[in-house]
Amino acid sequence: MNITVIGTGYVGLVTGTCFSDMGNKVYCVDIIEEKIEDLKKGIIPIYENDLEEMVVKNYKNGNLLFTTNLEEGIKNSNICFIAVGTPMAKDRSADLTAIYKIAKNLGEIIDHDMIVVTKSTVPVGTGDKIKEIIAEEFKKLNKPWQVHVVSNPEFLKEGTAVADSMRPDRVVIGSDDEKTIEILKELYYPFVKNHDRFIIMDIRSAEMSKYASNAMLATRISFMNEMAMICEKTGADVNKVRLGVGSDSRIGYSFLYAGCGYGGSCFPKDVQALIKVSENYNYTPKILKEVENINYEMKKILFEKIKKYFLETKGLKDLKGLKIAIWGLSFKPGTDDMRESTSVVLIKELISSGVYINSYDPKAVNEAKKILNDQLYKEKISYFNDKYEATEDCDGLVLVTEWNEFRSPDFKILENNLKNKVIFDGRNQYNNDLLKNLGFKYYQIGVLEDF
Ligand SMILES: NC(=O)c1ccc[n+]([C@@H]2O[C@H](COP(=O)([O-])OP(=O)(O)OC[C@H]3O[C@@H](n4cnc5c(N)ncnc54)[C@H](O)[C@@H]3O)[C@@H](O)[C@H]2O)c1
Ligand SMILES: O=c1ccn([C@@H]2O[C@H](COP(=O)(O)OP(=O)(O)O[C@H]3O[C@H](CO)[C@@H](O)[C@H](O)[C@H]3O)[C@@H](O)[C@H]2O)c(=O)[nH]1
Repeated sequence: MNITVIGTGYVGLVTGTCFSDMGNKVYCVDIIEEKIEDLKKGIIPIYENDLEEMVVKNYKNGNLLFTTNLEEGIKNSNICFIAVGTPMAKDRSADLTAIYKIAKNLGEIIDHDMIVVTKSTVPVGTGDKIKEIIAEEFKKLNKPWQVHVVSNPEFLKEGTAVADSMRPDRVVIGSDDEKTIEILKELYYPFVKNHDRFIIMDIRSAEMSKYASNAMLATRISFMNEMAMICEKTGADVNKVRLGVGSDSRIGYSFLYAGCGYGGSCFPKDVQALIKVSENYNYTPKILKEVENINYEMKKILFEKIKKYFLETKGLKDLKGLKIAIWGLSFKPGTDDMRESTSVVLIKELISSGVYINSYDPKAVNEAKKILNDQLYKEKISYFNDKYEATEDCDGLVLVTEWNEFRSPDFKILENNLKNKVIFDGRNQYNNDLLKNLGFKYYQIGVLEDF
């Protein structure tokens, strides 16, 4: 099939590349010229496992094309995917400016029958609005073509985006047109093979399924973080509680890891957008607001623990002049994405308290520099290429992102490098007993504190 994908971010680039890998001809369109020129040269704007190799292969064999010219893609395609960003607006709703601009452009450009698929995460009712905008343009220009607007939300996770797209748990298709549904099933068939994985519904329910999925996952995390707080007070260990809870087949183990808060470009903005949509329809969501409130508190918890240790255990009067090593900057392992990362909240709080930071991340340093670009931060953060070097002469180590290479560090090196044998772990990676035997003070999330 011939396909246009609008937007070459995490979703658009991965989706377009995966479609091209199955033998489709895909036009990837973006408004950023530099990005498109880089992609043609095989320079990938994001870090994502296996992506570079697939992009280069399919660009070379002519299945994957990059352009800033939407018209070029549309004239040569029958299906068009919208995969542009829907970031959080100032009022915390989803900003749909790019979506509606594209709908208008499509109305102007389309010159044959077309399936327009929304892959971006958009609030309920957006598909109807896209239909209206395209129809308005068609009316002005007296166009006879048929356009079917479909909702096909994306569920990929950063870090495993290619693997998730190649083998999705499900493909949700929101459409009321039988022929359109059959065409999309054919397109997705190589990815799902099993027809049970197609879930067909109306557009509004498909749009809502995406928000409900993310809200459910975010709720599980905030719920476990609340359990973690209760564990800390009562002397239970949330790591063990997770096993006790997750072993119930009705509950399952995934997304039950307590930690220093969820980040990324999706959960924070999508939970907020769902709250906003609900309020627009005069419904006040209760759970969703608490999910966000708990997450806000969790992002501050490492700072609170660090402060407590140095003030109460070490007897300092403040944190001024300390140097802290931070392992992991991205919002999760496997990605260079820094959006809504807990590391940013922590670094800002530490620096405001007069602390110097030595940081190490295997992939996210460039993105971190873009976000922490105020003079104050530039002066107080050092970025290292080696995780152990980053700990030299530091007053303590904090683990924020659980990259694999942090899982089994050489504690002897840490012991030699750190001025205090203390580790604050935002992702509960180490064995409590082992670290205690080695003489470390080890602070996790959801385990009784030993100050
Ligand atoms: N990142 C994820 O893991 C993920 C997963 C599932 C769904 N989503 C959703 O998918 C959508 C895209 O997310 P993303 O992370 O890929 O965004 P992104 O910010 O990484 O990429 C968006 C791209 O769209 C381009 N763009 C903006 N306006 C354009 C226009 N008019 N024409 C062409 N290109 C344009 C931008 O230049 C950018 O390259 C969002 O709605 C997001 O919520 C994201
Ligand atoms: O048990 C857990 C699982 C995750 N997290 C945190 O949650 C955040 C999000 O993680 P994850 O969901 O793995 O990453 P995303 O790439 O943001 O993916 C989510 O958001 C995407 C965008 O909508 C969806 O497509 C995915 O299905 C959904 O998992 C990260 O900060 C994680 O550290 C936890 O704290 N505890």
